[in-house]
Amino acid sequence: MGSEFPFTLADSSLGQLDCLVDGEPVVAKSGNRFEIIDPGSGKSWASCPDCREEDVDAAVQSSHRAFQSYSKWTPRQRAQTLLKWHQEIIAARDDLAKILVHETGKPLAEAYGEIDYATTFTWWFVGEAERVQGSSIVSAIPGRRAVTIKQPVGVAAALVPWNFPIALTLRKASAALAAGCTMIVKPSPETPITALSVARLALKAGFPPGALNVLTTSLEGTPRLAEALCLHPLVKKVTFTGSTRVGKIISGLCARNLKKSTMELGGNCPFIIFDDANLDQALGQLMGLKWRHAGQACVSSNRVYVQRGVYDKFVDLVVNATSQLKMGHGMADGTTLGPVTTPRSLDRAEDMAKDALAKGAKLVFGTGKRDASGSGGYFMAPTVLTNVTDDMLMSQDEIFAPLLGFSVFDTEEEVIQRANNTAMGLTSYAFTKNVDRLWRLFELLEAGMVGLNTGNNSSAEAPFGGIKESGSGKESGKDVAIEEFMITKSGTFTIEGL
Ligand SMILES: O=CCCC(=O)O
Repeated sequence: MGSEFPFTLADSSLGQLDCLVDGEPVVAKSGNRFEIIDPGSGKSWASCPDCREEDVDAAVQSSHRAFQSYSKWTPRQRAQTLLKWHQEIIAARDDLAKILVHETGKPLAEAYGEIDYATTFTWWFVGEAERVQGSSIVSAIPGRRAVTIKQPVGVAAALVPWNFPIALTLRKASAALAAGCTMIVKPSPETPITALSVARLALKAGFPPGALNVLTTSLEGTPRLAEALCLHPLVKKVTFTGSTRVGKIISGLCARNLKKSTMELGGNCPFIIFDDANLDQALGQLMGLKWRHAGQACVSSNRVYVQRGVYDKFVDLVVNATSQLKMGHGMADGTTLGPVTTPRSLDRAEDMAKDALAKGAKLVFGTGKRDASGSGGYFMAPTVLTNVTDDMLMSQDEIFAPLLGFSVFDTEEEVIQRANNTAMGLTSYAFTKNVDRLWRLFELLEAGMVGLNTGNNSSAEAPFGGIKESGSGKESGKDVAIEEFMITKSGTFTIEGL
């Protein structure tokens, strides 16, 4: 470990910071480690093994061995063990929340919120494990019948991002384990400890050694480790959440061997408010969505379009509510806006604000610049811009920072065209009390998910995933998510006497 843990853990086993392979703590073959930085202070507080491609084979072989027995467990055994895991995670909620704050920077209340969201996935896949079904088919050919069965695909690799590290580890791993797959998780370099913690709890819950392995690596090691996992012949499925740029690389690596993959990629999500919307409702939803984790969610509202009749009023409401946010370290009392997780996000946000201001946007709150108070943390005060146009960088790319811009629109037709005018298609949001318009928007907005009078449409029970360059495949939801980890096999029988 680098420096001392800055907090005490009720379960000291969660302070074991080596990789987890075959149920054992494992270090990198090189012996190297990398530092974990608290984004709220900019200081290192722990370290993890800096694995490279030479560390991959042992982890995959372990997961492959585990798969031989685990895939034969009955669905009920899997469901019961998932339930035990779910309970272990809930019991460790306080420890996990503190780790999350120190890895991601998010405020403590949001960390608890993420854990509660995360355990909706363990809970959901307890149920899904026993609901996998094939089908029977009467053939067009006399005396012939066909059936389909679903089988776990094999060892899966999960490449998990740093913005919701517990929720997204659990969304991927619960589906894989429910399906009968084993999994190797490669967490982001910023957030390895949450993944290690939940994997240790999986072992405690009764999953066999190797069912859930974790390999950690630094930012420099990430491309090589990810590539080795994607290309290993015994890895049969890759699930990735991250940027569209990296998703295209991962998808290309999987395509080389025609490997199954799920891609949850970037968004550029429009948030549309019509004149007839309930503005208090829209305000509450926008505040929750935009400032959650300092704007660092793929589903965050990236472009906010407000109809001309309520534009000034709505901007005022948002500026007033934003002025009540309290920026600070995630563990400090009353903090409602934490730092961003990486200094790269600050560079990007500053570039976007500068570009927007140069092209005519107006600064109505904040500075558009990183915090200069010298705290050492990666802070940027919430910034609100008006007069934002579609040619600005912040309208074209994912912002991933506490920077919010407003654009005005006049007609439904215009806003649908502008909302869809992007390569991305993750989620869109629209607020109106006109029920016909609501349905039209649902059908016409090009996105894998649409929030109608809500800014929160992520849930375990609904399929999560984008279209266009926002990805392919679904995580969560009935049938579709577990099927991402299964193959469908058909058997055809000739039956004499029929
Ligand atoms: O940032 C990506 C995932 C966030 C969510 O599950 O709502």
